[in-house]
Amino acid sequence: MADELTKGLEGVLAAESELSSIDGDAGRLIYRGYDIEDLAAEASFEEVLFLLWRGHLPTRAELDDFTDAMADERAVDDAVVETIRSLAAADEAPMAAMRTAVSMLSATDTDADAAADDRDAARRKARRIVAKTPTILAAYDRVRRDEEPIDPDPTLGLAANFLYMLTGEEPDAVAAETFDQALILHADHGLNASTFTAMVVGSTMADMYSAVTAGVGALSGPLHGGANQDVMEVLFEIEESDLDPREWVEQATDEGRRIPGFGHRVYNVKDPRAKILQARSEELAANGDDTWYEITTAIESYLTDEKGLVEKGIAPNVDFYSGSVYYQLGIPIDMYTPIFAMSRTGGWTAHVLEYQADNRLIRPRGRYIGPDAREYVAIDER
Ligand SMILES: CC(=O)SCCNC(=O)CCNC(=O)[C@H](O)C(C)(C)COP(=O)(O)OP(=O)(O)OC[C@H]1O[C@@H](n2cnc3c(N)ncnc32)[C@H](O)[C@@H]1OP(=O)(O)O
Ligand SMILES: O=C([O-])CC(=O)C(=O)O
Repeated sequence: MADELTKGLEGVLAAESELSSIDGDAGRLIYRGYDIEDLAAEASFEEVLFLLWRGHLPTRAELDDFTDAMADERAVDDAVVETIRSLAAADEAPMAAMRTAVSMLSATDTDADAAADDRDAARRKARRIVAKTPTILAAYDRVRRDEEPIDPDPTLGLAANFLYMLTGEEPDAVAAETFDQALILHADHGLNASTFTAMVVGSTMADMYSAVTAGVGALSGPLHGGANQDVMEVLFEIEESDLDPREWVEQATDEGRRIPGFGHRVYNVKDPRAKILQARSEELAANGDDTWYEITTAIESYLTDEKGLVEKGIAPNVDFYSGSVYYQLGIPIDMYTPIFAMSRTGGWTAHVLEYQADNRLIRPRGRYIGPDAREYVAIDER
């Protein structure tokens, strides 16, 4: 048995997967062989979900059936809405509210009692989770603004319907397409921390709700999905300071601050998803407010050209430009990470389904470095 310790499991191969692959030196990402640029430009989020879950791109008829089946599952039980109301009243963070509400969905799942190895039931649960998560998140945001939740509109695609449930207005084509693209870009990314978390839970043959709930928890951290909100907060901080963005970043990095949205365990170059989101951010800025786009590009050029971070393999990741895109779509900043999670439910569930098809319990070892052979001392003698 190898005794070498790999901190953070960096580079450790833990599973085989046909779902997505990252070339960290070339800055390339594929889902089942299809380039992320092509999928983002051509496909819809539903098409990508079908691809991840079923293994091939759907025909028109397959996609129509799939989209209808997804839309049929969007409603959530009244008890879930009541819980959302009490979480909002307690000022719970949206990611924490999502974690609780996703977990609660299992209570009314018609397959709740299915056997652990019932693969059809697991697939149905996956579909329900992905379909219902946007409803949960939109309801959460509305009730905390003292607005009533809006029922899903089955005639709209998942992305447009989410924006509709959030704002009460059907989004225009640019907003719907931009948001759909963002969902595609966030759907899957190899064995990232939250996907691995979901797989560890799935490997015990626990059910899909447990796996996804754990995934939400893992994604919420600032080293992972939580960074997109942190990026927007940095942009606000810069805007409110008297400093030019380059001076601000110089000062921040000199003080040893890490800039969120930069750096990645796998990419040594700019994340291909960041390039696509940057282009969307630029387009939105050209037709609206360019403040945020200008600040992000100034940060990137300072860190790249003057600080030389890219030479050290530290470049913008997916979280760097998503914030300014969502901001321009009018989405509240603490919803950015939940939106990431809403998309990633597709990837988490696809990986759990794939892993459970040829399951082996995930259980690594830790090297014990505590004291050896201590004698127990009775409590009154300590
Ligand atoms: C969707 C996603 O999860 S993408 C990642 C989102 N997270 C962020 O954007 C948060 C900021 N980034 C980071 O904290 C890291 O880059 C991580 C967590 C993403 C990757 O971490 P790791 O692979 O463990 O790299 P690690 O933390 O060891 O950093 C390696 C080196 O790069 C430096 N570095 C990494 N990220 C940054 C950053 N954002 N700004 C400045 N320096 C950085 C570290 O200081 C370290 O330098 P050193 O070797 O001189 O000490
Ligand atoms: O792959 C990772 O480690 C993090 C990431 O970019 C993602 O999950 O999308």
